[in-house]
Amino acid sequence: MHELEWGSEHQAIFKWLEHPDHPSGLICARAGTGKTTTLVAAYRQLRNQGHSPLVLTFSNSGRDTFIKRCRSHYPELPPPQAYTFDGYALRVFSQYSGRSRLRPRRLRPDSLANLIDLAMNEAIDILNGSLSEDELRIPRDSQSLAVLHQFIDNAKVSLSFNYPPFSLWGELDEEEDEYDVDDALIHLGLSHQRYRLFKRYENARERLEFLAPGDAAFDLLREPEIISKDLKQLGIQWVLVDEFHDTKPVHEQILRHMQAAGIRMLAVGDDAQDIYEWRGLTAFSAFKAWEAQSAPFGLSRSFRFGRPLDQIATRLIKPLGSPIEVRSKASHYTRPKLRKVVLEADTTAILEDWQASGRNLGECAILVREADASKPIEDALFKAGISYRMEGSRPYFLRQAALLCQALGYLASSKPIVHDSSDVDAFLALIQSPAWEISEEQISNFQKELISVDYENKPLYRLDWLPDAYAILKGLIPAPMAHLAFVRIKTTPLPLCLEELVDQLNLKPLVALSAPTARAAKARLQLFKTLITELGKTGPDALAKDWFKRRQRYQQFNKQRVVVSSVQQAKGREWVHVILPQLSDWVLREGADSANERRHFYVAITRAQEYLTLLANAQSLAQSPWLEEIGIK
Ligand SMILES: Nc1ncnc2c1ncn2[C@@H]1O[C@H](COP(=O)(O)OP(=O)(O)OP(=O)(O)O)[C@@H](O)[C@H]1O
Repeated sequence: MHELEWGSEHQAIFKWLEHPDHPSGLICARAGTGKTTTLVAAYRQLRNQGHSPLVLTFSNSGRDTFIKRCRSHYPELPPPQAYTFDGYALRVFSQYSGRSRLRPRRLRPDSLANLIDLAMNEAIDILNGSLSEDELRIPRDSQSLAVLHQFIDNAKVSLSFNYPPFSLWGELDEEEDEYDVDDALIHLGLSHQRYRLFKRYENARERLEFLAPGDAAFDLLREPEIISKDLKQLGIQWVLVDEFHDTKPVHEQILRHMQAAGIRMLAVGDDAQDIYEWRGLTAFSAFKAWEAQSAPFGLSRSFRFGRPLDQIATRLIKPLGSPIEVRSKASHYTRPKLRKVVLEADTTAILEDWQASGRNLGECAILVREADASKPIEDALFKAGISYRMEGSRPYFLRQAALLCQALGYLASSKPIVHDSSDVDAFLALIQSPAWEISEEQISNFQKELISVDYENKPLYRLDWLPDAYAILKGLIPAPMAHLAFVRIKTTPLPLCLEELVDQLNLKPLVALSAPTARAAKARLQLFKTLITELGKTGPDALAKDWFKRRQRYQQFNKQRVVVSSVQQAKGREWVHVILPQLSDWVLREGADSANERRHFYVAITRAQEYLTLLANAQSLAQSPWLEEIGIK
């Protein structure tokens, strides 16, 4: 572990911790400037001053990074009380209310009810306005809101992901492409008004989800008095907040309750790393909310990467409107290398060169725009025999889309063989499809039969029971479905009936609904489609064998493993060599969502310490004018 240097900017922060003149301090600084490291040092100082600060983060990986840094820089300190906002809320509940959650999530705290109702009622008004006179109006009550929420989820899937123009939303700018939308709507026989209505719903739903994702932090606001009770009990006077740019309104309310209880706060973040704009509350900025009442601090130099990456990052985020530049302090260079390739997913040659020069693959990370877009990369690595580790998600052949394919393959297979726990997971994934009409209770009974836990609470899978479970399932599903699944599939060539089977079993909504964003849902559906095609081509037995081999290889321990991660999961992390393949998955040009894309790209490129390699084909280069503008050639 290298020595830490403390300059005048750090000293100002440490001094303030001794004599705080405001209830809160805010450090807004760019990537790699040592925000987390400084927060860890602040933690140590406060402990030395006799406090036991509470540490709050937005993500699990943020919390883990804080704890790890603390342990490596200051091993003498006791482990910090560090939680995500949700984790903190759950702990408080179990401590003071004897339950892990509060009442149903649709009962909202008053402080947020207005915001949510505003969005939903607006949507109801638009819907009512669009109905003809003899149609029933939707009343403005909480039950209707719940029903509406459901409706929007269904509409979102059936409209946005199955049919154009909704399947093109990501690419369509409403103003510019009005004509295309109109054209497509006429073709589909849908009214333009319905499209607008649906879009409003979509916004309302995302807004609702952003505020009330059913998380524990949200529930905690219903009983704010237990927050102060907890802080008092633990003797906490300071709260340290990492990843402040990700702070949602819900978290912000929790911090306000803490402040009202007399707690001081030091928060760190980078407003250019706010990549959650899609959630609907674009206007919310935790920095803006706290700016006026907080002592402002800055850290102006990045320790992580060298020139010219700092200048490139500055040019990239300049149009976002914040005056803070990215400046490097590092003595080494970090010069991005653009490799023109035919296959954007093939990182093999780069990694082989890296290994040949005596370096460890564990120093490298491959970052993809969406986790569900990792399949081509994983395929290339598998083919080349290079070990990898997925960060923050499972490898593609263990994700829900693959599990569903696996279960379909199982149904179609002539000699079903149960391989391992993923077969159980595949079965459970399949029966959750709305088309099977299996009750929650039945699903949970299946779950209990198939998975129990040992004395250490580790899951025990009962593989021998799985064929019976399929037999029971046969008796549970509606007859036409049984016919489809168990008779037809055996008599029709697989590729011909697969698509139909997927539709009949309503599997697409199942896949799409679990995605957090429309963009992620598209990537997930694309993955599902690719896997279904593979299943049709390869056949269930061969595919099961291939995935089994992949699972075995993935589970083998190997120190030399390259990390594969989505940009979101890579936040707060760093690697000596970062590889950005598949530039065609990015939209590196001005357009509807360009600010969000700039932030994502900024997070991605600033994870590199010494080497940054980008892989692009001729087409994605032509479609990425930003690269040249910011100085990556
Ligand atoms: N005061 C310091 N002296 C020396 N090295 C430092 C110092 N502060 C941070 N570093 C090093 O710089 C790198 C980036 O630090 P850190 O992760 O804390 O930055 P950050 O601002 O939180 O980054 P990000 O915004 O990307 O999460 C780490 O390798 C860390 O060890």
